[in-house]
Amino acid sequence: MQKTNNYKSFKIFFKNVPFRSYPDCKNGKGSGLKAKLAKKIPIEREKFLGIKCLHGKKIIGQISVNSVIGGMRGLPLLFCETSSLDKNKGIYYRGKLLKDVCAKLPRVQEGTQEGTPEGCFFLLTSGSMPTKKEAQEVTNEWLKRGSVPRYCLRMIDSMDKRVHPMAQLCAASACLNPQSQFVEAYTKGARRADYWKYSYEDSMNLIAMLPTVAAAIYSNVFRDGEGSREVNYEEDWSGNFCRMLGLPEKDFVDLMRLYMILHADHESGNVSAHACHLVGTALSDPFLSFSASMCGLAGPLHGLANQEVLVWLTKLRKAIGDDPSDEELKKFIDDTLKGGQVIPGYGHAVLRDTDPRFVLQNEFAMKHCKDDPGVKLVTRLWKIIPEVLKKLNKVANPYPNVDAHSGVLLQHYCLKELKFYTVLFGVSRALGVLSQLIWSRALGAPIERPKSFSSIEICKFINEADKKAGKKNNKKKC
Ligand SMILES: CC(=O)SCCNC(=O)CCNC(=O)[C@H](O)C(C)(C)COP(=O)(O)OP(=O)(O)OC[C@H]1O[C@@H](n2cnc3c(N)ncnc32)[C@H](O)[C@@H]1OP(=O)(O)O
Ligand SMILES: O=C([O-])CC(=O)C(=O)O
Repeated sequence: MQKTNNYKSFKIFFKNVPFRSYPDCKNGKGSGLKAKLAKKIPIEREKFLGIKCLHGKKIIGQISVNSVIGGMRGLPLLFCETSSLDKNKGIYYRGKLLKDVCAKLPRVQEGTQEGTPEGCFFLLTSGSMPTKKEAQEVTNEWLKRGSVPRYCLRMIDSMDKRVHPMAQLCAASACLNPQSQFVEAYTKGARRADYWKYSYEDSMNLIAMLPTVAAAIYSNVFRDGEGSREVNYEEDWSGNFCRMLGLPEKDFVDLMRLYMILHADHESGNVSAHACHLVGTALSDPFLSFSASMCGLAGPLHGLANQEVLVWLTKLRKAIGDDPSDEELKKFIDDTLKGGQVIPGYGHAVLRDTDPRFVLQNEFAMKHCKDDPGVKLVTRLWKIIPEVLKKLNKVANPYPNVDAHSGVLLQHYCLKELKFYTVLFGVSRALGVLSQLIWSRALGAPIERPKSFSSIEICKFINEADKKAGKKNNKKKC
């Protein structure tokens, strides 16, 4: 009874102060993704507030000393509407296994064998599988919003070629911040209830611009500035991107569609998603939040691993050739480990089996280029590397992750520049982290600010806990 009253007063508080339903979106009138969200968000917000108010004090996990000093591994700490990771089965987008998402997304362009990233964004954001028309509507929206302001292109053009493409992507997305409708609305005193609408507009604009931004970085660093920056309204988002990269071949565009779907989202605890969310909770705009996300993706233990895999494979092929024996491969792997390095593309903080994103890429490879020497090698290593890693008796997951496969496919279709690979990952990751960001604003996620402890404070805590447990004269005092 008490709880119900609290809930009522909570609702009244939010009704009167920051959250209200907005007349323009009531009943979700209109068409398209935004209208769908406008209908869904008030319902989800109500549910969310109900959970918070009625069940907010229930315990769902425990924090150990290892949690504090060990990267918060496995702690059930974060909220994520768009996707959920099962350690054995891999990622589910909105409750659907990735394999099924790939199979069911509508094929929009004529002759394509893959769904579109546009459809994937619709699914992640709205929670429902789009119809062909709904996926096409997202494509049309992104085409309309795709031209990049000149000052941003000028900034990209002025970059020294030695600046890593990922650093350029971080800079370019941050410099788009004057475009932010979120900033404008916030400055004018927009209601909290409406924040999501501006986050949505900024996210749609940013995603629409990313292929041109990424292609401009590519053409400057690797093609002496050659290449188009014009959006073609006949093509979809991936078709435009591939054409701007100078790689318009049909199968490559299909690979890109698949790649963009596979790399989009991996719940909210991974570095790129968490960075985006964290920065977004300070109400930094989506351009800045995405830039922070890309700074995280650029690390070798996260997204840069796809570049590292190719560096490692290139060294391997140079040392022992394209068709080495199993023994030669094992020795090369051992030597890498003895050199104190990790095997890039293997292991995962959560997954405990082969990453389904690896498997889906391998299925594409088997269909389109099974005789490619790089593909053959990666497929063989899938069996051999886990055997070696298991013998170390410390690697929690000896199996390949998504990054172990992408590079050889890109090489097959002549996208040879390794330093660009993580930018592709970043363009795709925008779909996931920005749909998460829209929902964070929709549900009024508060500023993130966990408590931290010094080692002295941790020891004090341990000693007090030991004392309480009755450990007298404990010689192993912390
Ligand atoms: C998109 C993505 O971000 S997917 C991940 C991409 N990153 C990579 O592929 C880089 C290679 N892999 C790794 O470095 C790790 O497996 C990570 C960062 C992905 C996960 O890290 P953790 O959760 O800490 O892994 P785990 O608990 O298995 O680590 C235990 C030990 O095994 C080692 N280990 C883990 N993976 C590997 C590997 N691929 N090769 C060699 N050793 C490894 C760790 O370095 C650690 O050793 P230590 O105790 O001497 O420090
Ligand atoms: O989930 C993780 O920690 C890393 C990962 O695979 C991703 O972000 O795609």
